Amino acid sequence: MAVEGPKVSRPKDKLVVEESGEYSESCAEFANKSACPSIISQYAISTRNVTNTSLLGATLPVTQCPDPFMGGPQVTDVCSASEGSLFLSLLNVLLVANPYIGDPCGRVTPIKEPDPSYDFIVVGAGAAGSVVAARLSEIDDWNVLLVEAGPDEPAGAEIPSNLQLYLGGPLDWQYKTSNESTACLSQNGRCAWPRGKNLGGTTLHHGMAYHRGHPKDYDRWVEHGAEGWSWDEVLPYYLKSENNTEIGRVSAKHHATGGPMNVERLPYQPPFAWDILNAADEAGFGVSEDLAGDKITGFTVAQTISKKGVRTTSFRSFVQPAKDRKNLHVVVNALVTKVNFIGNRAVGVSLLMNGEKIQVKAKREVVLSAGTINSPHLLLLSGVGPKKHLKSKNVPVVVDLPGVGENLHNHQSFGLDFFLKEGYYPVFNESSAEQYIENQTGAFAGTGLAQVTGVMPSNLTTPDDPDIQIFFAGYQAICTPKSNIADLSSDGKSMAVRFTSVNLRPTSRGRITLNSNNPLDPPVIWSNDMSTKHDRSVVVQGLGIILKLADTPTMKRLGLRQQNKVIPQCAHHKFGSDDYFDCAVRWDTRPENHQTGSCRIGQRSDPMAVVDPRLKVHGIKGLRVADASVQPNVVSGNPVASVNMVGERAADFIKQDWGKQTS
Ligand SMILES: Cc1cc2nc3c(=O)[nH]c(=O)nc-3n(C[C@H](O)[C@H](O)[C@H](O)COP(=O)(O)OP(=O)(O)OC[C@H]3O[C@@H](n4cnc5c(N)ncnc54)[C@H](O)[C@@H]3O)c2cc1C
Repeated sequence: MAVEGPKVSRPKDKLVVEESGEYSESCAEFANKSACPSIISQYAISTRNVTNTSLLGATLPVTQCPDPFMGGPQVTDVCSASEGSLFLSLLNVLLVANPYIGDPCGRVTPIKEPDPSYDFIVVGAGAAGSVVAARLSEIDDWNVLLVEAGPDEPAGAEIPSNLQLYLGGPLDWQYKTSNESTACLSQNGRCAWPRGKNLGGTTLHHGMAYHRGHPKDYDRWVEHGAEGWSWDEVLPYYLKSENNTEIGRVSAKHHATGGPMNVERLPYQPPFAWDILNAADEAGFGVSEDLAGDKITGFTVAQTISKKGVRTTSFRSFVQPAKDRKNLHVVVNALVTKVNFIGNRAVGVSLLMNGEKIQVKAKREVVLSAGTINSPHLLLLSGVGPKKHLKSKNVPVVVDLPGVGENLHNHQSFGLDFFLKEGYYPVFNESSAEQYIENQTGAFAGTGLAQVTGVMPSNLTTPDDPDIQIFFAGYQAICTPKSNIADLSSDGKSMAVRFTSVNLRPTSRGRITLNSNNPLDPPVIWSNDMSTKHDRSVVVQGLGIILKLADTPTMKRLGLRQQNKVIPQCAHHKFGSDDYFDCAVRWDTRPENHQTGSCRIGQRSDPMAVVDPRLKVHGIKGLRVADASVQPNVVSGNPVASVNMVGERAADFIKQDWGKQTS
């Protein structure tokens, strides 16, 4: 039966969305017949008024394949209808079908059920796990299973400006810390810690900023017993992953081409991004072309992990190109509940899939890449952790390892919100959508001000070891979300922006423990953020940098005016004084999302070390951890590239230990 609605026709190799008509037959041409019902159902929402959108007339190239990926959540599931349901429906279809964005024919086909055994099982398809699985499957005579608890990546999340839009729903573990006495007090001592639960892990949701910290970070790792992890030893692994498309603007001395992960500057920055750099120059903070280059302090428009204006998750960068390898299986919506042991050797995992409990054997090794919260959680559930705690939760002890879940830390921050003289307008609009669909440029191809950043030293460090980062938010082309992630509020009259001061070297340490021995129960997360004077002081000094930026001729010309309200519990201090901020950072704490350290590297003689420098779990055979949790200290900058680097190193350690050549 024909369905009334906008017509999708196909002249030559393009789809064109026309104003009206019947589109059931054109739909048959779209990709294949099985794709049609879902396309029709997208359009069916919009049969009432089909004339009013600039997306009508948008064109897109067509690819054909037997089983195109069209999975959700769809844009219409995550955006409220305030931008118009017709517009959102059309946008969704055009995103899903676009080979550069939704890439419906380029996806990995997950297997329906894993084989009984594999050489290697990698748990978690995030920043590190994607790298480990892709690299191990380069060895033809090994077979590899990559297990992911969540589903494939929805098309809408590949738009850079949709950063964070899909958090708060089914693609988010939705963790919250508890019992904080020095952080998130305005939220009753519970900080929200979103984490991605999908192929790509948290790299489907993050800001994509490419940074590596700086050499002193790695000196500190070595001091903690991470022998072999000095800057000179890790740098080749950053370069191995990288395909930098801006060599020339950034230096070939620091960057590489030819790796699987594209690094670029996003095609779009709002003009205010450049105003910030002018202000930084006026304030004497300096501008750097590349904070991962020679000049590690100053302000910049950061490079991002993206390709021609489209997000590329670690899964998309590393695993998707390997999709035709017969020796790499990917399984989705499969929760690993436990590592299985015979004695102290890991021999496989138990997982929950389609309501069924399945056991899969690992002939060589299991690699946990489930992230800073879930890797220690899995170790504890499996009997690897502090003996007393495990016994108290009725978990049989395999190895007494007191460091599991300890040393948990994160970058911590506090934001100052401002209004500008510029009148308010929605950055998410139809012409931006149309431009993005056509050629992946315009406001959708940027992250607003999130791509602008500055790194500076506080007075507690030295200039070659900076410890403050300034982040920005605003001008993000994002729909009105159904979840409450958009917390930067406008008064509807003026544009609103946020400048955030981040402590890059937290000394506060928290921990992860079991709530119960039920793997479906989230762990207890206690961040203990902002518990040291040092940590608060670094954030407060960063706020001083922000206030200097705000006081520059450029910012005055733009009419920047602060909009933060006095926090009642801190009102006994003079508003804006250091004492006021020392109080305020505990109430309106903004945890960054750079959780690290809960399974840290260290020597066997160190009782709190969880893995050795080759990432093998102490006291266990056949089990490694490779993700952000192994880093002894979070790097002084955006961490994801450092997590990819851990994945690269893990794969090489494994290849070397099993007598294979490394590339
Ligand atoms: C909003 C936000 C913005 C960010 N912005 C940036 C940025 O701009 N730049 C930057 O460098 N960093 C950024 N980060 C941080 C960065 O994304 C993380 O540091 C990085 O993704 C951590 O990598 P990981 O491999 O340790 O974990 P993840 O990437 O989270 O991967 C872990 C994977 O394991 C899966 N998993 C967990 N448990 C199980 C289980 N039991 N069974 C099966 N699978 C499981 C998860 O579902 C997930 O897919 C941001 C983070 C957030 C949340």
